[in-house]
Amino acid sequence: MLLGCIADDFTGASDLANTLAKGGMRTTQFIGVPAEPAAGDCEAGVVALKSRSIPAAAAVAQSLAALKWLRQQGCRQFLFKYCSTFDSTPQGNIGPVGEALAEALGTRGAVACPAFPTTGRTIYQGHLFVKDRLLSESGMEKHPLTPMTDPDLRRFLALQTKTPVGHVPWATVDAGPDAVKTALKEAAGRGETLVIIDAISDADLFTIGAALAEAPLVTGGSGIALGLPENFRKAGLLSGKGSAFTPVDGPTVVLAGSCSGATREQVRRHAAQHPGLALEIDKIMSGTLTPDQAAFFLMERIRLTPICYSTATPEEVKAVQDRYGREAVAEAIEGFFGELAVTLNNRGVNRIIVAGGETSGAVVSALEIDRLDIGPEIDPGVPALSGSRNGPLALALKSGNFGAPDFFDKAAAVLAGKGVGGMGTEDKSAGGAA
Ligand SMILES: Nc1ncnc2c1ncn2[C@@H]1O[C@H](COP(=O)(O)OP(=O)(O)O)[C@@H](O)[C@H]1O
Ligand SMILES: O=C(O)[C@@H](O)C(=O)COP(=O)(O)O
Repeated sequence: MLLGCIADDFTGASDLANTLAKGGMRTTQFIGVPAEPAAGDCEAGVVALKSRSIPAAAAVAQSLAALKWLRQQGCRQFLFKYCSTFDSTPQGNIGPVGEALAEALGTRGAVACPAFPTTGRTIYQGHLFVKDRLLSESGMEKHPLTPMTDPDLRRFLALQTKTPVGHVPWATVDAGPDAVKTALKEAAGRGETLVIIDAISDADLFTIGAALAEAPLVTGGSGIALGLPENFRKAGLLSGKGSAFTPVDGPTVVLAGSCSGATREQVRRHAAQHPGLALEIDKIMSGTLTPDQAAFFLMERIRLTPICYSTATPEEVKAVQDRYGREAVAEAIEGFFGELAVTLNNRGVNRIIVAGGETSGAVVSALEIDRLDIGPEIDPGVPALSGSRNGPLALALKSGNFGAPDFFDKAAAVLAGKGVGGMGTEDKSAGGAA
């Protein structure tokens, strides 16, 4: 393994794995820190943690355990992946985890770059934008778990770190890889462990990637990985093998626990054309709606690609959080989706599309899948994934704000090996109608 990645949530992990696979690295997503060594032909390993919204000390401990395993696999570079909207709180976890990894690797001057221009996330003058809005006016200020109210990444990250936060402005990035390298070296000399770096286009990210060929630690969104495969290719280290993704045909369900803007529209659209079960949170909290009852509803309609969703407006989310507490609601809903996914898979559902990072974490953890192969991209940042539980299983783990309005139908097709094509996967599909 060449590149060892630690992702703070499961959709983020597949977003990053997607970038690396598209860049030509044979990539595997691991669910949690594996107990076994990776396959010998794995070139990039992405360890998916569910550490974005847990206490900082726990996030640090899990990330260091992942680092230890990745080092044992022989990795020569490490990447800490967090959200392109920098999802975190003043207490962490991006700063504490970034600093702990840097300390373990004995390095400073590591880039901190959540930019993902394809999905509208750009950084300029240290400020994060989502399309034409500052982060704090993008809707992310109303996120159920990590409301983002400060778009100045330098200021916000500094709340989370022990050491000073650096900044490399866009003019330096525009001057090329050597200028970036020098700026990062100077930042390290000033004792800055993490350095926000401006990036407004993929070209900027390729420039930064080229500057990072020798960097022990890279931190950021999936965009920061754009230029990394090329460094390994230039060094003659890539095998050129495609992904080991296996398409799966069969019953399909959509589980949506994200309340983000893009998901709300995707849910509205899918539920208008397919059977839908809208979860009443009060009933989940009181135990009067069980995953088994939901599974019964969905199995009755399974040929029609039904959707089960807790997706709600910010006002509805706030009302239930005020009634029961933010953590209690999140835990109950995530637990519900996890149990539901297990029940459905036990009854033969082998294509599961999940919306929401925390929700995906809950579902994949409950399914107890240990690794996933990376397939074709469904929409930017979301690949098809294949693994195994009760036989072959295909998954799509969609970040709340990613994907076109028809994402769920598109995902069902790609998981079956239809529709979007083309990144040299080993196609072992048995075929057949959905
Ligand atoms: N109706 C709801 N009310 C309150 N919280 C909710 C509701 N639906 C989902 N949630 C919780 O909100 C969080 C959404 O986070 P996540 O799944 O990561 O989505 P996203 O990818 O949009 O951030 C989860 O913890 C989920 O359980
Ligand atoms: O970087 C991103 O935007 C995604 O990869 C990601 O991490 C999304 O997180 P969720 O919105 O919580 O799914």
